[in-house]
Amino acid sequence: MVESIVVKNVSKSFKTKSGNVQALSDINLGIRDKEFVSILGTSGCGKSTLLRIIGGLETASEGEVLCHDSIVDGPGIDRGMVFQQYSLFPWMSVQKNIEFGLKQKKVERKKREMIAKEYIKLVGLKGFEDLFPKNLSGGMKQRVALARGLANNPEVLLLDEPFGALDMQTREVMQELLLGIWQSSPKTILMVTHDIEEAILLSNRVIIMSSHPGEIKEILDINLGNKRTFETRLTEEFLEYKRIASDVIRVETSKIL
Ligand SMILES: Nc1ncnc2c1ncn2[C@@H]1O[C@H](COP(=O)(O)OP(=O)(O)OP(=O)(O)O)[C@@H](O)[C@H]1O
Repeated sequence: MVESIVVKNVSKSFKTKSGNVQALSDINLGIRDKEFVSILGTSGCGKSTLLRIIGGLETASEGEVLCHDSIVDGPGIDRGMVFQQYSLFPWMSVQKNIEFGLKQKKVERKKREMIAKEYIKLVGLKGFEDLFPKNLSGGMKQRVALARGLANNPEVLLLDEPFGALDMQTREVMQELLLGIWQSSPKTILMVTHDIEEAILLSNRVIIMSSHPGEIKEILDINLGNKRTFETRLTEEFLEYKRIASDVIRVETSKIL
């Protein structure tokens, strides 16, 4: 099986005024090409740090990350990132923000305008193309960031709580949208989330981390097939996965509280 991302013996410690914080310890992980993997874990267990190291925004203290057999030593066009802080360009309209990566990839103007419009419609922002980030709500900014990540169509998409700022209804619609996009044109996706149901519904595998230091505690294979819909949440298999994941997370949370 071809692996898109390989994380080898990655540890990370941060130097702080009150000493070293060991955020990750000896993480080993292989993510297959076109696999959807989610990372769950209690707050502070190192999920975002791991994603940032894979994205090349942070360096590992030990170990290395390979993306398509090349060592990651910085951000790259092969890895699209959608992070909690939205990271939109404040001086660009919604349309221009979404077109940005396509422009970098030298997609010609007419085509990139068309692709951006398609994703603006998909995330429900039609009519808001010309607004600037300061005029958008948190949830709208998050949808722009998601549209931008998807429009770029990178080989690997790294998502850090991509729906965290959305209300429950919009969140569910966006989950279905992402599921539909992944089912129709699969790509490698690694997503950090706090939402157990979201992780199970969308993923082929769910990684559960333990904290202090962050380690991989459990990996669940989610065998729900590829024809998942919202209704899948109501099935017995789904509820069983939810029970297993909740139990592991509960034990981990009680250790740090
Ligand atoms: N730049 C930094 N400097 C110092 N410590 C950091 C830094 N970034 C993260 N940490 C620490 O590393 C640990 C892991 O943080 P991280 O943000 O990766 O956790 P997380 O699992 O994503 O948390 P959450 O779910 O709350 O977003 C925490 O103890 C955090 O305080």
